[in-house]
Amino acid sequence: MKYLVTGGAGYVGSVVAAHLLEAGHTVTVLDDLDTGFPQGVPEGATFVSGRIQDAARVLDPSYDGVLHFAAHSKVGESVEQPEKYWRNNVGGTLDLLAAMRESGVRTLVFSSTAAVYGEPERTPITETDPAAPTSPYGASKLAVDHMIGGECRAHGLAAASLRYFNVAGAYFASDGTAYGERHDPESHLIPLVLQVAQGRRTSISVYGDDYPTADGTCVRDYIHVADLARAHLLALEQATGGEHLICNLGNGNGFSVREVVETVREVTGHDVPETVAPRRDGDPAVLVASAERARTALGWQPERSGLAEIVQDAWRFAQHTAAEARG
Ligand SMILES: O=c1ccn([C@@H]2O[C@H](COP(=O)(O)OP(=O)(O)O[C@H]3O[C@H](CO)[C@@H](O)[C@H](O)[C@H]3O)[C@@H](O)[C@H]2O)c(=O)[nH]1
Repeated sequence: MKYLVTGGAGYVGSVVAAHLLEAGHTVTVLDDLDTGFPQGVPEGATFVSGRIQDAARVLDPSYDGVLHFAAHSKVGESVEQPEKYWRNNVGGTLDLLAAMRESGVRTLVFSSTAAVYGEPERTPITETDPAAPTSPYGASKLAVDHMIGGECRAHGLAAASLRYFNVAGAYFASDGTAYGERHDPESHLIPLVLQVAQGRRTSISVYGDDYPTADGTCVRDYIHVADLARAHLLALEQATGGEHLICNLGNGNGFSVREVVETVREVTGHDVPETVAPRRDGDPAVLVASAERARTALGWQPERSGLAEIVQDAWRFAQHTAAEARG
């Protein structure tokens, strides 16, 4: 099969593109390499430099589907520059849907997010729980989920919106390429804690220890990027014309910030000093997915659901990139 992967040079997009290639598919990556830290286009993919709006010049009836990752994804930035999020994430996807309609490409898997739920009323979160995003980023992703639903009903699109919880870990492809998480500047918990273990930072700031959780720190559902990637291939297989599958992707297990820091100490054997800092605006206390629908609708089972396994792979990647930087 032949697929277009928008944002296929980013963290999640590149891992999914690598999985598609390993499964024998033909892949075109469309990416503007504007994320600050592109991960690289997997070997074997055709690369087209461009924005989502350029999908119209790439798509033709030879494509079997689109996997859509290209988006702005910084919660804080979206609060300061909401128009950027509406224009790119929502406007860009509107153009992509039009390009798909015009070229007769009728299957789509979209990268949605747990951020659509906002501050959840209960956990684990199911797909039928109220969606009340607390940032323009989450709102833009929810708007796209709605747009896709309309496209399925009106024009018979076969689609899945996969709502990711906290994606983490790294993927080491059979050709030896390492794919992992790095942003510049880095703001995600696991890469930051690993930088402390590497001696690149002096300590990790724990954003709040007075949340109503067992140890007072925020609880998140960390999902291994390779498990997440496999769910995309299953979603492509399950996609049915006229139907829009909305599916959470998490393990259904929550780990606190302190548990993450402790796991990094255990996995790396390094000291990780921590300091308590004020709460970060907009952080819900607990975000844990119900993984039930992913199991039943996709037949998905995580293979690396333990926090230690996720941190081990992220650590291997951090050491790999440090070695690369040293040359
Ligand atoms: O230096 C740090 C960085 C993070 N945290 C905490 O660690 C947890 C995880 O934070 P982070 O890695 O930034 O992820 P989230 O803010 O949970 O957001 C991720 O997961 C969301 C879905 O759950 C997605 O929508 C977002 O795009 C994605 O960044 C949160 O409780 C943070 O408060 C710290 O205590 N110190």
